[in-house]
Amino acid sequence: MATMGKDDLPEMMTSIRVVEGKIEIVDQLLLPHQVQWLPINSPDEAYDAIKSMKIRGAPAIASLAALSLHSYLSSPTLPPFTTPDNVAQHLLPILDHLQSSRPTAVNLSEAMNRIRAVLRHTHSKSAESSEPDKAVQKIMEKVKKVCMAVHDEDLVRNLDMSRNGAMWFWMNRREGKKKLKILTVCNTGSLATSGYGTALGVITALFQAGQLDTAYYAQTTPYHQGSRLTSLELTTLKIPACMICDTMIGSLMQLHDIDGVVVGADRIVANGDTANKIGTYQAAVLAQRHKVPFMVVAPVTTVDRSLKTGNEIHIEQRPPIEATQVRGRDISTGQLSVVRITPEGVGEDDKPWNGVYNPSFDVTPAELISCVVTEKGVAERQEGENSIDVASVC
Ligand SMILES: CSC[C@H]1O[C@H](OP(=O)(O)O)[C@H](O)[C@@H]1O
Repeated sequence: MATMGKDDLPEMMTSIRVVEGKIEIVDQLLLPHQVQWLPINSPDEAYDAIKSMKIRGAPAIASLAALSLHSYLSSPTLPPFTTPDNVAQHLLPILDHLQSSRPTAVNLSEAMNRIRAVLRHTHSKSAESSEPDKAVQKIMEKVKKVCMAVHDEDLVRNLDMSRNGAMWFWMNRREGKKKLKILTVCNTGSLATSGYGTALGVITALFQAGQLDTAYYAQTTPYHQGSRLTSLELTTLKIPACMICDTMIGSLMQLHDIDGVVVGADRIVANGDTANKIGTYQAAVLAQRHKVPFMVVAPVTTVDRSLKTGNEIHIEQRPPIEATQVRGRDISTGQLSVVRITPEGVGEDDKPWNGVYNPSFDVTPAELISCVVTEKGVAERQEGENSIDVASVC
């Protein structure tokens, strides 16, 4: 498969942009009907955008958090620092706050930990500096460098992992298959990353190599990452696609000769168990039932080997109201609107008789996963094994 570089990228959506030093994100709550760029002027505004899912996607939220910190370190609102310790004491609570915005995706905490490590390392080396002003400038420059790296490194690794995943599907295709039918869930394209995507990057790489028949994608309620975002990205990429409701995955595999399922990840733990968008687990169960290869694709920064198994992963519960309403464009007026799809009272705190279960993620055990793909390579689950050696691709 041809090695694709940054120069031959297809036209694709963008989730974050930096214009003359100013950060802007596209408000993904309004897509696909409206492309509205929102300025992000502080780490607090970055927190709010991540928490409310104006921006989402494990790598993208890490990028925004890091970029907002980079911008803050150049802003006039920054207090004067007299020692490196002042810098660390001021920034550490901001890192904690950003990290608390969404708990399941490890990319965010991994990025914050990289910045903490710079603060600790530089502080210890310059604590007794005879020139504190220089030491302050040095620690701030190092932190800014790491912040930019978190954002900049994403695109190249997405190209690498996408090529790795596409090659695995092609090399392991069933005899006689000339083009592949691949299913994905949620949104893992350029709207969820700094570009090209992870699981959707694999689909894009197959298409660009002439090896894709059709990309099937699940609507992925209640946020509708599939209906609203993946549909927009596949249209932009001009990839032949077919949307299905989340309830149709079983029927699709039963009747439509699917060659593989490819999904992203929010956290992959030491044994290969993987947290990803709600609905991934049931897709994996159905894939095993129908002997369809099931691939998880994510950057190394999504792997958390500090956790041994998936039952240690904190699953974010989203507000009930997000499952009782749906966003869209009013067919008669053309206006954007949010409509309730349940009776009044469902999911409201003071009416516990009719609650809402709304976890944002679920955990797919490694025994249901055929392989984990990162920018470093492919870790296959060995026949009869219930775990995957994810360390081999970190
Ligand atoms: C490459 S994005 C990874 C991951 O993030 C998404 O979750 P959310 O839309 O809630 O941020 C989804 O689980 C993707 O697979």
